[in-house]
Amino acid sequence: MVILNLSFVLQVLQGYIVTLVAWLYWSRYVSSLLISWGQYISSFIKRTPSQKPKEETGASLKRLMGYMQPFFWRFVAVLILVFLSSYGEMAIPQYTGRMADWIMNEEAPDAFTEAITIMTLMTIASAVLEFICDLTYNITMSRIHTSVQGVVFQAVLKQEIAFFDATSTGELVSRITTDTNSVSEALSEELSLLMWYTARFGFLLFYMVSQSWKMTLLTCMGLPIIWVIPKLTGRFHQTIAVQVQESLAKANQVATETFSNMKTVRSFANEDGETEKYRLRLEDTYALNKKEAAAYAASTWANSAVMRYYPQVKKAIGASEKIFEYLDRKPQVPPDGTLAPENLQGHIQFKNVTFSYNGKLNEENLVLKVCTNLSCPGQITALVGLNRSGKSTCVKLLERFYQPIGGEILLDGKPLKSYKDQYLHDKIAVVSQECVLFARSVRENIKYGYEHASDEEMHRAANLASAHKFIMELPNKYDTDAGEKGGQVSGGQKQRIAIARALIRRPKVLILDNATSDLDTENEYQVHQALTDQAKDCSVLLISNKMSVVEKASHIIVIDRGMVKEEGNHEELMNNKGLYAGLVEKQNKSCFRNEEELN
Ligand SMILES: Nc1ncnc2c1ncn2[C@@H]1O[C@H](COP(=O)(O)OP(=O)(O)OP(=O)(O)O)[C@@H](O)[C@H]1O
Repeated sequence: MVILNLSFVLQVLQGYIVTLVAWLYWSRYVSSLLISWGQYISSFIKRTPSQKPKEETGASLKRLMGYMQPFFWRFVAVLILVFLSSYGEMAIPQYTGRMADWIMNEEAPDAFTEAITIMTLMTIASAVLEFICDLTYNITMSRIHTSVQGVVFQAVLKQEIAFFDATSTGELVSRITTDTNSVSEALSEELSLLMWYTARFGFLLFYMVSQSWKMTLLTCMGLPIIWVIPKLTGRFHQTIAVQVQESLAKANQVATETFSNMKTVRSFANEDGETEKYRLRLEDTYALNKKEAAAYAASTWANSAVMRYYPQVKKAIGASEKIFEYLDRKPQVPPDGTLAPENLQGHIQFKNVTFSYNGKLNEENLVLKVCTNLSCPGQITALVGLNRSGKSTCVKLLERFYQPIGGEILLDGKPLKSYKDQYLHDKIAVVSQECVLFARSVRENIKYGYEHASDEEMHRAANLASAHKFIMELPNKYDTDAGEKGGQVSGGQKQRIAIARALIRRPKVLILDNATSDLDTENEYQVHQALTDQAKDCSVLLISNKMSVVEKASHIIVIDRGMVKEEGNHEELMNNKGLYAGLVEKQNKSCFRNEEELN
């Protein structure tokens, strides 16, 4: 009798414990889920249009959603799977209840087996559906991520050259990599949360109310308190995320700049200096990260793990605003022209062209004030002058990197801006002193932007540039890797490859801006000989600091502080005894001195 009574008491006690644990679990889970869902939905509904940051968040989110439209049907399939899986998940507590019934009431042994079987089947089915759903969802999201990244990259490439002058490479790389990653994650999580929370909330509420509306009410009572903290931390995260992105971009800038100028860093033995600079930038990021970590810890502490996504999503949407800055930025370039004549002579005229880099035309800021014929078909025209006199600026205007502020540049008598951009860059080829090669094969470098060219055309261009011979001696000939920034070949070889890259497109205007400065006398002579032959078919504009190179030009323009001071051929200018004669004399003297020193 005593044993029977003891067994009965134990069973009742067990029943109470199971019920209590189930209630605690149920209540914690339900409240966190309810809060998450409530917050998520309210973040959509409660947006006050007068508050700018919220408006921006909404707009960013709306635009992000735009990238998902092409995948509409895939999302429908995912949604169905989410509903089925949530149904299975939310039904489990009901069967946990049936197990408790069995413990309380041993007369119904079938209830236990039935509950366990259904629970097992539902758990497996729910897990399988969740797996398929996550797989489909993540693949789709990766696709969207790639397309967002591509769009941002394209938007950046379309910007005018002045934008690249003002924006650091590190910042650009950061936007395209780190920021797009954050945005894609935000996009992914926002939608995932919306689907899962809505589905789970729906089924959960249904089960809860069907069990007991009073318990439902009790469970919901704790909501307002824990509602506030993640909301505040979420807002803080959003602000700090922007600062973190900016600080990371600055650190990236130091790294990119250091690696791309490694030789300069080494030759000044400034590795420690750069390391310190990078460390200081990282310190700034670290300080911001600490604040971010505090906000994260507060939100995690305030609620269960389900809640942690909310501030993160807010943070990532903050990052997306930076990306949209680029996407929305209208490039300051005039609309593309329409002219693409079959026959181009290559006659370039600067008609009262004025230009300054900052848009101001006062004497202090003015860089160019030029009125002259810059190139004539079948001729080599040389542009000479002291450093900073504006020679390279003329070239940049010809390439349409910048727009003249006043006057007009004419190509074959028609405004330069009326030509198609692609056409113009095909017809005007520029080789500059700092010619950049890509970390690709020599073949790819020569055919850069002109991939359809045949190997014969490539060989012809390389021969003209005196490059074919040395390329054939490279380990893999034309397939040899030129290395990062052309680091696997010498300066002179790099210039010859760059000249071949310009010549392959048979340009009508060939501009050589100190392009042979790294060549030895023998190679320079060969290249110039080839260019003189080439000049029969096009106009060549030669910028060089070597007077021995310049003197062979049919026409020489002397430029000083942005203005044309003298024009003519070598003899005429020497007879003038002006600026040009002075430059030649200075160079002769320094050559003579060098020879004497050598002797
Ligand atoms: N991107 C730029 N932004 C602002 N100012 C610039 C920029 N590029 C050149 N300048 C300025 O414009 C002026 C003319 O420079 P430019 O490079 O055209 O001279 P250059 O005659 O080619 O000189 P060098 O012989 O040294 O190459 C200089 O004062 C230079 O500092």
